[in-house]
Amino acid sequence: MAVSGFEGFEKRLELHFFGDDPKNMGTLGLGLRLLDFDSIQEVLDEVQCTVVSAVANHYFDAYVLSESSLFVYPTKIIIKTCGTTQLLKSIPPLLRHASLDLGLTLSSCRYTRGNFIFPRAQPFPYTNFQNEVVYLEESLPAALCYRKASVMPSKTPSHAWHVFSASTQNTTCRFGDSDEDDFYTLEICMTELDRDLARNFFRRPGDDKNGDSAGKEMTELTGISQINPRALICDFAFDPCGYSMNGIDGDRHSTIHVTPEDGYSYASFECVGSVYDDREDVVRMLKKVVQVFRPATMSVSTTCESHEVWTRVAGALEPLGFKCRSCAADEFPAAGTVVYQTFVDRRSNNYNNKS
Ligand SMILES: C[S@+](CC[C@H](N)C(=O)[O-])C[C@H]1O[C@@H](n2cnc3c(N)ncnc32)[C@H](O)[C@@H]1O
Repeated sequence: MAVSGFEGFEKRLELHFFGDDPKNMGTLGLGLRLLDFDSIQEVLDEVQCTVVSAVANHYFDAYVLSESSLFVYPTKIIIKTCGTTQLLKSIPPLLRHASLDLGLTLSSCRYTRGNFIFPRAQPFPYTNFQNEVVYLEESLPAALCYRKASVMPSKTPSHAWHVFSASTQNTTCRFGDSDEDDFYTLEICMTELDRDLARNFFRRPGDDKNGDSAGKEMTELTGISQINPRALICDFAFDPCGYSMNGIDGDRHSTIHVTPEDGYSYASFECVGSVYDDREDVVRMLKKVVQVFRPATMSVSTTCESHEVWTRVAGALEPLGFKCRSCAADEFPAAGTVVYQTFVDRRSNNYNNKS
């Protein structure tokens, strides 16, 4: 076991805005997508990461970062960063640019993360969730007065889900906007990846490829391209190892990040779906994700305002040989219900030693 290595577990920030300036929210409805690249760069400088690849469609812009991903929708920004990045430092410049350049006002904020593998390597305030909450409280406008922070526990050693949310409205719904209410977000964190499968995320020495072309090859060879065959994929392979991708499928994003090094291997998968999708969609998708990584341990956080989507997750993973070890649920302002489930591969030592 390595003493210290790359921290795969991401910090994730989701900010929602509103605004009625016709210049920015009018017929084109571009909103936050009008932020110029210099402003985005300034935000990422604070976080201490850079853009390595980008793609866009009619609905949103997706950036692969040196440490994970950034998604910019007209009224929503999602930043997910790993390693020792300073994610929360993005808040002040983002709020400033959204307000001064675009006339947009923050309406809700959600911050989530798992347990770090190397907590002592994190800079302040990420050494302690209470410090992160204080930092968030101080960074957000007073108008977001409905606030809640919670650490959702699990029975799986070293797994817990940290959630902070804040909103201008005293409701579990974000805006009462029906389209948003029907969406759910899945955030999956996988540890102890199958060693042979993890090797697929190492560059081949002398392969004569760059990060983009090597990423494309990994996307195909590993089966990631089949997780959602409809998605347009923007991918990147790091040197000597590591992989990131963003998928864009209409107004829905997905993203995968892989730290394949033995001793602290980690992969994450995130996607959004609609509660009206075919129930089997989640089952098919999770099966493919498991085939790509075969982790010993998985945690799945499901955030949804109106529906019990989380019940589909256990139904998908148990036939694949995973046992659900814990399930916790809680309600948050502007997020709805967050359900945090952990699963252990029945074939792994974790299962045999602790069940
Ligand atoms: C950025 S990627 C994916 C991060 C993601 N949160 C994860 O671990 O699932 C991290 C992997 O790329 C490797 N890597 C190689 N060069 C890197 C660089 N310049 N910046 C960040 N990671 C790099 C790391 O060692 C690690 O295996």
